Amino acid sequence: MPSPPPAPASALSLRGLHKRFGATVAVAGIDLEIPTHSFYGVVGPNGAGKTTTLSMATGLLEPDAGGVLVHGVDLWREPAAAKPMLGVLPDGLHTFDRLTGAELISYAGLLRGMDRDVVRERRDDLLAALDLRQAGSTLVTDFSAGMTKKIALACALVHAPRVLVLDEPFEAVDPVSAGAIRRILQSFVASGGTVVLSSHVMALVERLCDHVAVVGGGRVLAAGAIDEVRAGQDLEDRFVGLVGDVADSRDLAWLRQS
Ligand SMILES: Nc1ncnc2c1ncn2[C@@H]1O[C@H](COP(=O)(O)OP(=O)(O)OP(=O)(O)O)[C@@H](O)[C@H]1O
Repeated sequence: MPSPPPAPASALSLRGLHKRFGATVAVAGIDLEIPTHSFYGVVGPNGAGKTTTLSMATGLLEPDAGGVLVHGVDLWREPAAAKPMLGVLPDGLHTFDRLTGAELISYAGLLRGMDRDVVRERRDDLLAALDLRQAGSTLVTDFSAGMTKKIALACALVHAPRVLVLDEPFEAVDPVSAGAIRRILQSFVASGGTVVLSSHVMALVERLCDHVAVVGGGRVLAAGAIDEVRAGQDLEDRFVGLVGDVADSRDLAWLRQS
């Protein structure tokens, strides 16, 4: 049966995504409509399938089944049309770490076919906005984890995509830089862009996001406007209610110091 046409207001449509690694079913049928202009959080316990889902949603990992539409364009059938609309911060990024931070941003811009002068201007803006000016001349291999994350984010932003998909963008980032990133993302959404991010920090998702999906066991357990998903609780309690608490909370008596 042909799949229904995309909801016109969706920036990203995930349709029946499945992925298995050997005997492990990482994603067991995920459907999500990410509205244009939304700030969408994806949360779930470790191993829930968030990274696998976001990797399939951005063309980094081929699904076993299902499809992805970016503003109505089929990502896997028309990648050349769909991918320019995406800015991606992947998990555990492997990058060209013998380049300096500035070179890496320039490389990302030139790879997207941007004009050299525009790349230079945006690179300088991004280095300043993310407090990376000094890191601009440092090799990426010598970066801290947080600096690497910020440079990778700059690379995702340089071509001014319509949709940003960010896997744990605040992990390892200091509070001042996190504030700068928050402001950049909020102004991006306010100007009509769409952000999808995964995070383990419920307070951050509650503060930033207007929509949330709770993923567990490779499926969507709840999704929608954040107030609907919260259902009168705070997000952390709702999260634990949906995914369940640790089954075996045994007492580690041997760890006690007295
Ligand atoms: N390349 C891989 N090969 C084998 N198994 C994998 C691979 N990638 C993911 N998995 C498995 O798929 C499942 C989902 O992993 P995934 O990384 O998507 O979860 P996650 O929700 O992002 O977890 P976390 O919050 O810990 O980052 C896990 O059981 C994981 O072990």
